[in-house]
Amino acid sequence: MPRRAVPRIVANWKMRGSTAAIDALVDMDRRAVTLPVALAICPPATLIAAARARLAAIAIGAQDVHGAPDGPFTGAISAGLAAEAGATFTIIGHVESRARTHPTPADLAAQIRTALSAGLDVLLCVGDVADLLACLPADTAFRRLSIAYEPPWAIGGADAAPIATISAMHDALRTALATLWGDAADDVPILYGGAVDAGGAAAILAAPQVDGVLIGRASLPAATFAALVDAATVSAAPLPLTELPA
Ligand SMILES: O=C(COP(=O)(O)O)[C@@H](O)CO
Repeated sequence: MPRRAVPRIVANWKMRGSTAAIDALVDMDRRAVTLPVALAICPPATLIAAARARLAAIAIGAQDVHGAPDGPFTGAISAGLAAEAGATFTIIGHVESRARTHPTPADLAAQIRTALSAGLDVLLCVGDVADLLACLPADTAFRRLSIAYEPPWAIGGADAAPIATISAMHDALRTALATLWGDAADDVPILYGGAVDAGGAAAILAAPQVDGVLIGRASLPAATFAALVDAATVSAAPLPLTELPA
């Protein structure tokens, strides 16, 4: 399948960040419209509204949402609450969230459906093909779904997975999606996440079948993120310059 025109760079801040960290992205937000990549951040839930208020071109996502639309779930946030705060998408199934909440595949499927129903796009994190197939239905090709291949052994580690491993796994995930959903699988972006940094982002994004990257540590502070975005966009085709927003 052809490479997507605009690779996605998604920053997962995890339990880090501040309003100051959002303010530090304002320059990047102004540049974002000229970049040949799509930028997004997933700050902690308490910062979603502030991010939405300060940033225009950078998309804002939640890090996780509950599988129920509402209810007695102290400490959790619903997809509707995340959307109301300004998120347009949510991560689901990140390995660090799974370690806290131990979702079953059925729980993850419920999270996906509830998020989509609330109007959020979904970025589903999986560690392998079996993980992917366990929580997607065969009868419904979800629109507004992206996948992130996140090998648990690479998250928080020194090195990203080897490019050959990333390519092979992205191929396998694409094939599994095509077996499930036919041609509709072509519309599902597949990102890579795990120890992506400025030194490795361009090579990962250049690999076949890689439609973007999901970044943890290297997404903060803003200067580190900017270095990564610059490195990632060096080999991408430049877009025509447009006037920067005031
Ligand atoms: O969890 C992720 C990896 O974190 P790193 O700090 O980049 O290893 C990442 O995929 C974002 O979710």
